[in-house]
Amino acid sequence: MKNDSLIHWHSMFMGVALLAAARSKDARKRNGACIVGPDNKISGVGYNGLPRGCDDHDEHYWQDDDSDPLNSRHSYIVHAEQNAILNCTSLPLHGSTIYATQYPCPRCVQSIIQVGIKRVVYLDKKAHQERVNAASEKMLADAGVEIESLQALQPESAEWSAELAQFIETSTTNR
Ligand SMILES: Nc1ccn([C@H]2C[C@H](O)[C@@H](COP(=O)(O)O)O2)c(=O)n1
Ligand SMILES: [Zn+2]
Repeated sequence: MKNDSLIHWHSMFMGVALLAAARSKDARKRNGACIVGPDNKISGVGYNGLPRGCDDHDEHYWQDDDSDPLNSRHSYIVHAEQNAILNCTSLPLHGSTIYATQYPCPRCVQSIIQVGIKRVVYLDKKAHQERVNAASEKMLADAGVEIESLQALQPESAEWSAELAQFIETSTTNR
């Protein structure tokens, strides 16, 4: 007998992004991203973290002094979207979609555009980063890359993803 109670593709891919995020060591925010080809095949997954070889236990990397690049976490962390692109196992990425747990920053948007990704689906958008988000939005629009919230695209998937995020958050201690 056939089982019709399955999740939507959007739920699956945002779910993969959320699972990847659970590997992040950033105590402030764990983000994940999943790149999918037009044939619904996953090409790459990533989460925010330090570059290979940089010790996660070195507190120097996690400092919050944005007035000094040497002492700012922002100089060191590779974003989830960037890692997903760098981790891709199948190329090219032209025409792909990236599922991201957070609205992509301008730096990631540059990479998204340059590798030919044509669509971004995101889960959360930080309202207080209005100007940064606007910069991302301008580049995406000019480059013809579609961006949409999972909530607008598929409300059931957004609800399911929020529940999954909550479940992951409460159940991720060295499992
Ligand atoms: N689209 C994004 C935005 C941020 N991140 C990472 C960078 C940090 O590790 C963390 C929190 O970011 P912040 O609010 O300090 O800029 O999330 C990412 O991976 N993707
Ligand atoms: Zn970014």
